[in-house]
Amino acid sequence: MSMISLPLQKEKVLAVGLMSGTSGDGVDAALVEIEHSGYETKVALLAFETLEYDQSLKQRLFAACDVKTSRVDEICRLNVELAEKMSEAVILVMKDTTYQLSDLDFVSSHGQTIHHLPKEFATMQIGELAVIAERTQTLTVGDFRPTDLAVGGQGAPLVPFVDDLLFRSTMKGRCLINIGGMANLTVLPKSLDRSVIAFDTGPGNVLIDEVIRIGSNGAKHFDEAGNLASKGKVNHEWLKEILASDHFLSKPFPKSTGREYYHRDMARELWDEGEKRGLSFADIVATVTSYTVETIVKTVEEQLDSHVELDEFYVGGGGVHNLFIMKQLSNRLGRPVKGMEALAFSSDAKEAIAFAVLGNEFLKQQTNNTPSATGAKKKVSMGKIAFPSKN
Ligand SMILES: Nc1ncnc2c1ncn2[C@@H]1O[C@H](COP(=O)(O)OP(=O)(O)OP(=O)(O)O)[C@@H](O)[C@H]1O
Ligand SMILES: CC(=O)N[C@H]1[C@@H]2OC[C@@H](O2)[C@@H](O)[C@@H]1O[C@H](C)C(=O)O
Repeated sequence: MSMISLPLQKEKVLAVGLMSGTSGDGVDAALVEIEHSGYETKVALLAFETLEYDQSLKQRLFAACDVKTSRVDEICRLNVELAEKMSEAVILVMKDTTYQLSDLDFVSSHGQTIHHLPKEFATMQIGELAVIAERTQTLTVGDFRPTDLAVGGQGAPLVPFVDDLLFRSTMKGRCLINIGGMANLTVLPKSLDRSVIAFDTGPGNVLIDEVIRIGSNGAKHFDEAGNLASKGKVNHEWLKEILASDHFLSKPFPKSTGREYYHRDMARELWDEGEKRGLSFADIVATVTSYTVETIVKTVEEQLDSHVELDEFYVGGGGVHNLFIMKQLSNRLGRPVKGMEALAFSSDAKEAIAFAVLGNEFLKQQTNNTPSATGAKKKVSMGKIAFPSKN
């Protein structure tokens, strides 16, 4: 076995970042070149691919996340099966490039969140690192969250660390919003003396996707471009009630959430209530989509506007493709709302790139959590490592 010296001494590295998010739709793989570290970091995206999970894997995954249906043997199996998928995603993203697996310095994987209990300082991401290292014959890092939880943090969100390195501006107060399964935001104040603020705002696409599945009898899994929501009419009275009953919304930050709170049963209850009120499929989708929008807007207005100047908003994650969300956010916030592309960055690849950057910091033995975002008592270097056999 050839020895890998740590900390990683190379100034410029080639890496694959893997993200498998809470929407449970598949694995995103970003092939990147990263130069330097810390505030000097420069990242170039060379290729990006998503490897979709098939329907049966998605169903097994959702079952494993739900306390009512989860089984330890399935979690054990999925830990390896998902790692095989993650390894395939690495091979896929390299495929049409001029690079070989042997050119890679490392793979950095978020893992698939199975359960997240920040109050109990516990979280579980699966996708066995040893399997990825072996299949790709590449040094593999991952499982970042437990280190932050071990020092009293929520173990989430982690991407704000990278947002701060790459997108801070001294001219404008920026708010970066990620709308994936859940939605979270990062506030980058223009004054460098002020800390980054970041936390989860609530549901992203998770409830919308589930309502679409129910309404289409499983034929559709998301509202393409927000088309159905755009055809519907928001029921404002019901929306007000939904928002009033959401206790996560009024919780002070730092805070994080997941499928444990915004789960399938909640979507089912929303669907049943919508039907009881005589609403059409489109009206239910419009109202549930506005729930996501309003949780973000209320959070900005009630928890942020009074103490930090926010001039512009940038959206990343799958929600950027939902035009209903983008239009409503822009109308309601009254400030420019753009996709990450406006910052010359890929909205879709953002999180996968971020995990490559977190891996780079870890391998250079730098700290890579954001205590002001996670609530951790101190800065730590998050990550774990698996070596390939190289035979
Ligand atoms: N063309 C589209 N139109 C509308 N919505 C879309 C489109 N493409 C993706 N989405 C939405 O984005 C979701 C996936 O987003 P993303 O990949 O950012 O989530 P994730 O990374 O799994 O979640 P998280 O960031 O919470 O971990 C899909 O489930 C879907 O709801
Ligand atoms: C425990 C977990 O997987 N949390 C995710 C989830 O998806 C969005 C939001 O909730 C965020 O807190 C986090 O992911 C991103 C990548 C983060 O840590 O920044």
